Amino acid sequence: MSLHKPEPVSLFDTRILRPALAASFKKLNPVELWRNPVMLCVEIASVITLVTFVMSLTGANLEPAWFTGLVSAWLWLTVIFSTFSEALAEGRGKARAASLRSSRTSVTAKLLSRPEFGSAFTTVGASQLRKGDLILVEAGEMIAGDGDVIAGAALVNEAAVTGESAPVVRESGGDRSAVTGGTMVIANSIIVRITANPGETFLDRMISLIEGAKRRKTPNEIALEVLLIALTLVFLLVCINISPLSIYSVTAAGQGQPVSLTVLTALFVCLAPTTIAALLPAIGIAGMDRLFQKNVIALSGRAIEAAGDVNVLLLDKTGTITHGNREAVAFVPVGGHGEQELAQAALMASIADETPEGRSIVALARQNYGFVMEAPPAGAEVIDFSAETRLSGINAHGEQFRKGASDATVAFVKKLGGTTIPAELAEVVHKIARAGATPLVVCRTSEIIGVVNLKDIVKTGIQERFLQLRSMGIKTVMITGDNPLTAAAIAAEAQVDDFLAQAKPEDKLRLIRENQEAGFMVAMTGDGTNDAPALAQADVAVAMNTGTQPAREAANIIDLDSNPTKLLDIVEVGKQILMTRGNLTTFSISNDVAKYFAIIPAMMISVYPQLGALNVMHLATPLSAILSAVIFNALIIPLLVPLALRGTKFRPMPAERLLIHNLLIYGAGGLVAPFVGIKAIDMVIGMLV
Ligand SMILES: Nc1ncnc2c1ncn2[C@@H]1O[C@H](COP(=O)(O)OP(=O)(O)OP(=O)(O)O)[C@@H](O)[C@H]1O
Ligand SMILES: [K+]
Ligand SMILES: [Mg+2]
Repeated sequence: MSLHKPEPVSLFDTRILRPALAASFKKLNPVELWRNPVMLCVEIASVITLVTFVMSLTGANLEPAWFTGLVSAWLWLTVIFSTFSEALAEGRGKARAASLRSSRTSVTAKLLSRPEFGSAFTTVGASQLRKGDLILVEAGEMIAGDGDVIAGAALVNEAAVTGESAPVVRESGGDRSAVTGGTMVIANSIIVRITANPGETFLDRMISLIEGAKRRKTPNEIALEVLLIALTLVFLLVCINISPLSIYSVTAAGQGQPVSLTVLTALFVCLAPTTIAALLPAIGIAGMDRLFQKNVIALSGRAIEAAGDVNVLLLDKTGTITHGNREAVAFVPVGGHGEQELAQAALMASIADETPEGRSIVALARQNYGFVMEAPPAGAEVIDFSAETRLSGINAHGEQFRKGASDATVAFVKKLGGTTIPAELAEVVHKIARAGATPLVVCRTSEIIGVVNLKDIVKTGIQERFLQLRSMGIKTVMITGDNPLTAAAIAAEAQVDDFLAQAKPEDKLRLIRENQEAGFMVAMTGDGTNDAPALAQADVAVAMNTGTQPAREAANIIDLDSNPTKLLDIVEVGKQILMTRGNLTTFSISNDVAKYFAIIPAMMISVYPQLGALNVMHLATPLSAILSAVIFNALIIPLLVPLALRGTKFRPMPAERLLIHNLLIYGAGGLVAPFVGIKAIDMVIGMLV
């Protein structure tokens, strides 16, 4: 197991190039090439010209063998350049997948009979673990499978998955309960409930995703491909019709020769949109790879492309905008109660609460107030926290101990007949909330005892990133279950555009639906179980890797670094993929104009010498003109591979200006480049032949 960040490998490293070269020949198999119909047509053209070459050698074809041979060779190269670019785009991912796979050593697990520390266990192999099994993982041991921590808290080194060696806390109850198989516990012990069968774990999914085994074409790719196939068919029909036309012309003019099969095939390949078709698979794969290098795992290419069009970004507060380890820092009593009394009531309300909030309250009561209680009193009834009730606690000693959101606790007390709400409560709650902390009000049955101050910290550097998002026209909205005052304070500090407070899971879902109905593309980042429904609804759903299993399952993108501003990178790559495709399509199609001028006069000049006037490029001979066009058509593919793999440079400017800018560069460039290129190649051929 490598516990260091894998060094970034250049795409043009020999460790990537060599296997890619081998893979590019394997991809010539028509069964595989079928996925790229335009290139399959070019392969068929290569076979046809190979036949005319053999016929030239045996004298069955009158064209010189050097000509048919070279045309065939360059057509084969055209296909290989395409398969090579795809293999190259896959290369870096394949290399990392291989290293992930080799690092998966056979691990054993301590299978528990009961979900308690100290209960008996049997040692089993990781491959025997099934969903629902409970395992004990102690310091120094590797976690044998994906799961949720159901008891305890531990420091976990996740370098095997994230490449980041700084350990992270994984604990039961809160939004940081998910653990990944193959990561290492380095301190304390946890009990994990296994959530994935062998072969279906996150690491397995990650490996097959990076290897491209599960890659599906995105709707955008399919739409573009339909267009490319249509264009190819049109040119195929044009070329097929030229043959009888030329035979007729020869008869009518009484001179010249009909256009040969080799020339027709060459013309077809030159006119077909081969440049974009050759690079199309590489563009998408390379985009996913660029994100992967930034530790973002996209479960679908569609999600990345949707990110390129996002208008609204919704972010969960705790754990996404803030660090999320809300920690109790003070007990503030109200209504004449003492601090010690409040600490005891808060301790009772939290002793069975496995959330980070609950645990930190227990810790504060023990450390600063001398309590030693370890477990709930015998016979106590535990009331777990839920996002719906926003309360938690226990019923014990004939009293109902609760803590929760201010309004929820006040409502609870009133329901039990409590009539005196301490006058200073509102002021204390407001003061804590205005500072961006979360106030939890504590009660003992119908009596309010005081307030717990839960502090949380906004992640550093988040403001500049939100500013950047704004300049790209993306609105940021924070959604939280917390009270409006805390929400407002955090929203102001993080500088989000808007916020929604006291949001229950269904409110988050509704906000997304409303935005989608208004025609917006919505992205959401979250980590909690209560975020899962909203994540499932969002167009782009980014889950923090530290988040809960339901959140990670509902998402279509997972950020291994758990950094909400990663969305910026995701948007950038999404835009780049869309732009690169558009630009190369423009370039590919505008290329055709020059190819007409190169090939048509050369093809027909023996029949109509007047066509010589069209030979504006003054190419040496008809054969050299056709060959030059074929060579240019092939060479342009490797020349554009770096652009396809790195993506068009991203400029944050309004969409229309960007479109005009790109049309000018790639449209005009596509017009001029082949005139220059074909002329240059023709001159070289002239010197050699
Ligand atoms: N363990 C707990 N016991 C009692 N009340 C809690 C507990 N944890 C949170 N609360 C209260 O419930 C409210 C909602 O918490 P929750 O964690 O569901 O928020 P959320 O919807 O996930 O939003 P965010 O994570 O963005 O803050 C909190 O603001 C707090 O007042
Ligand atoms: K072409
Ligand atoms: Mg949350």
